[in-house]
Amino acid sequence: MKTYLTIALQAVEQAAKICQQVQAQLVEEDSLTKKDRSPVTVADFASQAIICKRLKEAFPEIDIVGEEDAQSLRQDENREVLNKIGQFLPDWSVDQILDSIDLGNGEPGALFWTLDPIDGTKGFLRKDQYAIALALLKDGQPVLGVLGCPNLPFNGQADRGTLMYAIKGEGAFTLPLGGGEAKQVHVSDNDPEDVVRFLESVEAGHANHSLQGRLMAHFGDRAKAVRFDSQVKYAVLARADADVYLRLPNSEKPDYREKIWDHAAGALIVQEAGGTVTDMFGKPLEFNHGKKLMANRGLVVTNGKLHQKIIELLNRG
Ligand SMILES: Nc1ncnc2c1ncn2[C@@H]1O[C@H](COP(=O)(O)OS(=O)(=O)O)[C@@H](OP(=O)(O)O)[C@H]1O
Ligand SMILES: [Mg+2]
Ligand SMILES: [Mg+2]
Ligand SMILES: [Mg+2]
Repeated sequence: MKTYLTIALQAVEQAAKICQQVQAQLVEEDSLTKKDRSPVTVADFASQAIICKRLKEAFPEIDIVGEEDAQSLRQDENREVLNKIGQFLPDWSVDQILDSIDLGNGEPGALFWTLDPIDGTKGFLRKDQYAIALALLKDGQPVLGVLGCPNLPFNGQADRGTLMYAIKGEGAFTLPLGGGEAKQVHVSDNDPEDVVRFLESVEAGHANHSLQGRLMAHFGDRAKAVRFDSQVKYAVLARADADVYLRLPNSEKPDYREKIWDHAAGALIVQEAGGTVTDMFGKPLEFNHGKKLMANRGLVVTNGKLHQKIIELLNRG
């Protein structure tokens, strides 16, 4: 597992650097709108290209299931975006860029990587929080997870981003992006009688803020809301800066199923930091139903001590 970890950390570090460069000089033309009307940027594509290339060089036999693909970039009308990606990958040919992005078109199997090259693209566009999320899944469960969080200060140092990783059964660790000593992280110790810090999506369309609001009301003044984009929420909870992360289905999209790359890395990191991750009914997440969490609805992520209480409150009808 150590070899997987070393390569995964290097790949995420490399991608994080490019994402930071793109974000520093981001212009409107750097993004496209996908079929589902969500945005994708030069940085999402460059990040996926770099990480897929690195993983495939090291582990040619392991499929990669990535969020993005190069189909839109192969169309003439998007040539500008493709050229822009090339500016950030100066030694790469156009075909190398396109083909490396498409290395992420693998299928979920007994052992595969899942990659979200930028999770929280809307946060990235706002120059706010986003994460590069990579996980290795074996027999339907994440066994290695890495989260690169370029805009999440490490130890309060605003100029240093945060890297977090976990190996199943071995704990969760954090270090600064750019290198440094890895330290183990643990979730908070807060119980239902303490202050409860709730994490929620910035994008109202990705969650059900009104249901969450009703649940928080149960805790009165002790409930605090904290909003972050992306899987940064998992990293924040794993290092005890928050206690609960709820992702409840939105009434506008009641049938929405979560994508595996939006949760695999973060869920393992929180679990290895001592927390609990289930769906809104208390059922463990099942990552062996293709690219979506088809057997689960909504998500409840807690420090463990709060889990039962939250599930009870959500399901009391
Ligand atoms: N309707 C709906 N419900 C739930 N989730 C959705 C929905 N639509 C999109 N997405 C996914 O949300 C991912 C971003 O996660 P967050 O909502 O936590 O971040 S953010 O506040 O929106 O930035 C985002 O991931 P990225 O596309 O990688 O940014 C989407 O996969
Ligand atoms: Mg997306
Ligand atoms: Mg995502
Ligand atoms: Mg994404």
